Amino acid sequence: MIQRPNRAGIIAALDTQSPEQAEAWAEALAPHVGCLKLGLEFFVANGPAAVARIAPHRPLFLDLKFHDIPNTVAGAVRSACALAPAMLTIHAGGGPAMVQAARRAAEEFGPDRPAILAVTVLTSTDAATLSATGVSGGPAQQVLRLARLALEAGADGLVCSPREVSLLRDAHGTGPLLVVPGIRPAGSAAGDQSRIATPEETADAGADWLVIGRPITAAPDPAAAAAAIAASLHP
Ligand SMILES: O=C(O)c1cc(=O)[nH]c(=O)n1[C@@H]1O[C@H](COP(=O)(O)O)[C@@H](O)[C@H]1O
Repeated sequence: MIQRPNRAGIIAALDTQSPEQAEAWAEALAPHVGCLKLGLEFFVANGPAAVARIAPHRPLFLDLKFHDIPNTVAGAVRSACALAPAMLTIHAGGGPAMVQAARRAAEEFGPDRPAILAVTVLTSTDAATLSATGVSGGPAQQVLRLARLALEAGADGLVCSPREVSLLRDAHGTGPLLVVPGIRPAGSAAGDQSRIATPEETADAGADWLVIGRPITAAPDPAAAAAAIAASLHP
């Protein structure tokens, strides 16, 4: 299983349809980040074979956010494990049996299996959006509820926003891997993200990994942007 960084490490989100672009980013960013994330945009466009082009550069986070019946998720996890990612995502909202099925399927791949990360409440979701889905009590309460469910069912870690990191550390200690998107260096555009904070704030709160996409990939010089964020975390 992937090593936990000393202070928050950077995961660069390579959100693109283009395998050439993803590979160019992977090459340029590898010296500055600990992990590379491929998500639905890349995977749906290019399929599993293209994942192999990115894998040599850095450990891979395969972010396909599985959410289905337990048997289907177990099968999807097996298929994903064949690509040897370091981490993969499922939705905690799929419930305990689904999370358990994902963990068991991953365990078939032995000690080098990927970490199973349960996505709690998406970082783009604000209180009003959450309430529109029928969930009362606000994002923090729902993150805590889903985190407990997922960890009890065998998730190795959680995906949450910067706003819930210290709450989760208080509730669950240092055990779970906390992987945190919604990272915005001061002055960068929030875009569709709602629950955000800076890299330094998120690292100070106790995140293990910071997932950063557009603040790096949309910068005029992505490698320089990643280097600057890394320097701000490890001055
Ligand atoms: O699972 C994720 O990685 C994820 C969960 C979440 O709640 N919010 C979230 O933004 N992400 C991913 O993190 C990345 C954030 O990208 P930027 O908003 O461009 O920094 C995207 O690839 C999202 O798919």
